[in-house]
Amino acid sequence: MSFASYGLSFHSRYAANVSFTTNAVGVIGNGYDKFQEKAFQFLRSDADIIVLPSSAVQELSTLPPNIADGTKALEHDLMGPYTGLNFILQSRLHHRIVQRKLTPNLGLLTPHLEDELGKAVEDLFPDGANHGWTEVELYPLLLSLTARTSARAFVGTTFCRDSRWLNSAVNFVEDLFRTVIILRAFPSWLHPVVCVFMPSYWRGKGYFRSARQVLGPYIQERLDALDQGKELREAFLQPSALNWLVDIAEGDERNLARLAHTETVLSLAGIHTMLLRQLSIIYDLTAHPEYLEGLRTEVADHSAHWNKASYGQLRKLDSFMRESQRLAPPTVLGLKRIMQQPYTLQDGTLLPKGAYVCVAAYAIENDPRIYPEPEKFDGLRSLMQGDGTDSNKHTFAATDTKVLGFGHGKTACPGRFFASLVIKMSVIKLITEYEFEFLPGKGRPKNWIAHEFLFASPWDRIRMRKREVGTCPF
Ligand code: HEM
Repeated sequence: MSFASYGLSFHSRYAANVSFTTNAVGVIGNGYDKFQEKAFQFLRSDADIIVLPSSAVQELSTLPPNIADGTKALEHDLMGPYTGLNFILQSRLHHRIVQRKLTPNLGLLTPHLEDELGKAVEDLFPDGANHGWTEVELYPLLLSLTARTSARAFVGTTFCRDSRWLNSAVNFVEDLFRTVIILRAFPSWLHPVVCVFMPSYWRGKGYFRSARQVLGPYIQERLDALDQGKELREAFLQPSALNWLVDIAEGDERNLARLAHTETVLSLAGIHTMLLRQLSIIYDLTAHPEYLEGLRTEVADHSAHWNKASYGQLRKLDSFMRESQRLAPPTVLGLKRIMQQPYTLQDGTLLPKGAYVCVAAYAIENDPRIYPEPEKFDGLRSLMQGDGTDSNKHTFAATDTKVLGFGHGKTACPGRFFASLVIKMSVIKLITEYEFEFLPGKGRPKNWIAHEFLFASPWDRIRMRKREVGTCPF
C-alpha cells in the first residue's frame, strides 16, 4: 500500500515537521494542487498524515467511529495524555450534552445569553469608547466577552461571573495549545520527558483541579438532590449545561471530576473557536466597510419584532460569517480520523488500521474550481449561491462537502448551532452599538497559522467608539 509522498524524498521527518509548523497552508496546498484526485501523505513529528482528495469527503464523513474515529484523532492532535484531554475517550458525555441538551434548548437560552452579553459589554468595554475613538486590543476584549456570554449557558448564573471559573476556562485553552505546539517540536518518545519541564503542562493539571474545586460542591449538591428526590433550589432550575449534565450523566459519568472536566472541555470546544470567528468578522468588516450598512439594515428590518427566530433570518450575516470562516478557518485540515480497521474507499484507496487520515479543508475552500476568485473576500458569496429552494443550506451552521469549517455529515461539530447563535449575537451587538477602524496606516491584522491551527495575535490594536445612536434590538 502506498501514497504519493509529498516532499519526503528530500525531507527528514524533522525538516518536514518544521515546514509544516511554519507553513501548513503551503505544504498542504502544494500537495493538494500536485496530486488533485489522489491521496497523498506528509510527515508531522507525531504522525504520518494521509490527506484524501476532495472526492472522498462525502464517503469519509459517513464512516462510523468503529471504522474511522474522529474523537481519537482529536485526542491525538490535542496530545490527550499531556493535556488531560484523554478522558474524552472514556465517555461521550461532552458530545451528548451539546447534542441532546444545549442545541435543543437554544430558544430557551437565547434571552439569557442576550442578557449576559449586554451586562458583559457594560462591564468589560472601556469607558473611553463611550466618548470617542479609543485604542483597544480587541482579542482579549472579545475573549472575555465570549467566555462570559457562553459561561451563562455552560455553567449558569451561579458561576458565569466567577473569576475563578472564567480564568480557568480561558487559560486552560491557551496553555493546552502551548503544550501541543511545543511538544510537536519533539519526537513522540521524548514527550514524557519534555512535558515535565513545561509550565503549561503543570498549569493544565491545575485547571482541572480548579474546575473540580469551583464546581464540585454545586455538582455534588445537585446529584444528592436528584438521588434523594429533594425539591430543587432556584439555581438548579435555570437552563444551563451544568444542570443538564448532572441530569444526563449515567453510571461512571456521575462523578464530580468527570462532570467538572466535561465543563472544561465545553469551554475548550467553544470559547476560542467562537472568539476567533468574532475577531475575524470584525476585522473583515473593518477591512470591507461596504458591507456594514447592509448588515445593519438587515438587523433593523427585524428589530420591531425581535425574537429568538430573528437570528435564523439574517442571511446576509450568515453569508458574511461563512466567507470569513472560509478564509480564516479554525484549522487547515478537516475530517481528521484515526482508522479503527482497514477500509477500502470507493476509489480503491486502502486505508490501513491505525492510519491518520483527513482532508485538505482550507485548500478545498480556496480551490478556484470550486470558489471562483477564492482570494477575494466576497461577503455575500454564499447568499448568491442560494437558489431559494433550501433556505437553511447556506447558513453559517450548514455544512457541505465544500464547506468544512465544522466538519461534515453526522459527525460534524454538534456545537455549531450554539456557536452560530452566540457569534451572531455578539456581532450584532458590536456593529449596532460600536464603530471600528484600524490604526492610521495599518490594515487588517494577519492571522497566525502554527501547524494546522489558526491563531490571532492578542496584541493587535484597533480603534473603537460607541455610535451616537445604538440600534441593537436586544
Ligand atoms: C466557530 C466555532 C466552532 C468551530 C469552527 C468548531 C469546529 C469543530 C470541528 C471541525 C469539529 C470536528 C468535527 C469532525 O469530526 O469532523 C468539532 C467537534 C466538536 N465540537 Fe465544535 N466548533 C465550534 C464551536 C463549538 C462549540 C461552541 C461547542 C460546544 C458548545 C463545540 C463542541 C464540539 C464537540 C463536543 C465536538 C465533538 C468532539 C468529539 O469528537 O469528541 N464546538 N468542532
